[in-house]
Amino acid sequence: MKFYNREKELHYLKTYVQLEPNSILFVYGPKSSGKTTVMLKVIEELSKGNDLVFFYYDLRRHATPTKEEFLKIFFEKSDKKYVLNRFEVNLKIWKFGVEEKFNFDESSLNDVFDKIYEGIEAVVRDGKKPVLIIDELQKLKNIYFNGGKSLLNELFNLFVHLTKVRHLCHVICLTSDTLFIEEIYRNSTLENASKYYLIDWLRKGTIRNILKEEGFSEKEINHCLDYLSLPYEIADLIENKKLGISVEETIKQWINIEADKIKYLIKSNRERKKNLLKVLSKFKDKIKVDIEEFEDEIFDDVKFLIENEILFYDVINGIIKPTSVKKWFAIKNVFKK
Ligand SMILES: Nc1ncnc2c1ncn2[C@@H]1O[C@H](COP(=O)(O)OP(=O)(O)OP(=O)(O)O)[C@@H](O)[C@H]1O
Repeated sequence: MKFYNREKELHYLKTYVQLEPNSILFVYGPKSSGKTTVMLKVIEELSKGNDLVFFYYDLRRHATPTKEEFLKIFFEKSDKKYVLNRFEVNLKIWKFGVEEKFNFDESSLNDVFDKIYEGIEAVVRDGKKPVLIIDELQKLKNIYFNGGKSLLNELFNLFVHLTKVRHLCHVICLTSDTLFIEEIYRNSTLENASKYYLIDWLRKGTIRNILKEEGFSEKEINHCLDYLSLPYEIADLIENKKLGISVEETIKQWINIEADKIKYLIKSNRERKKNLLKVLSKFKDKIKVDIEEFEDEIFDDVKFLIENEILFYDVINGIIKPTSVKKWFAIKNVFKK
């Protein structure tokens, strides 16, 4: 698969993981903006050096993991403290090792965290730098250990200790759930212990260059620039072009599909209809709306549209916008007579 330019983001993340760990990094952004793809590219490019050991846990594939599943995802039975889990041409991903006799069923959260520590300390002893990455961390939200301890809350304590206190290991958490980022932002454990990095829509200049490279005409490019924002849209356009569907047709289809989805969501939530339309109407003439512009009585409806991936909340910058530019046109379409 082709990787489209994300130079600025790659540079930031590649530099970040090579600096001394001081805080937890939360990478967030609109749905499908390419957070995972960029992160995997970072791992791929830096795996070559053999100096960094990446523990990358992908929770995207799991619905909402149970405690048992979490343990299976994070650990592997081995006589080593850390083991190679995935090895592709340039991609090396590691897992924490636990001895054969380690009993997950009877283990407390402390036992489990000890194993994470042992793995990380073993990497450091080997003269390497561990980097712990969790993709869609919010999926661990409902896991509780003995004594009713919330795994996620305890993990945050562990992460603060690993980064800010002991500078042992980088911790990077990816999420497209911005309501979760909002909770984190207000979590006192993480105050002064976390950083945020936005992987946003592609910039217009980048889109122009990619389309040019892909052989699109100047007329096609100019048309696309008004509507494109996400990397996968480019792949879709290219494929459709090969299938004989023009750029204009594809974009028109996209907007119709998105508009139908929004209309359906409104229809199936009749009791919210008035408020949903009130929220969406703020986007009739502008693409970004300041959070302050939403009255308290419609804030639950704003949240509802965020949960349904129509809107994206950039909590750090205090703005709300559609999850993509095509979604913005779809919203405007809903109001067309
Ligand atoms: N730089 C890129 N070059 C080419 N394709 C990309 C790029 N970034 C993302 N994509 C494609 O876009 C789609 C979504 O990307 P990805 O899963 O990385 O996004 P995400 O932000 O992690 O998604 P989610 O919001 O679901 O967590 C994938 O099909 C991926 O292959």
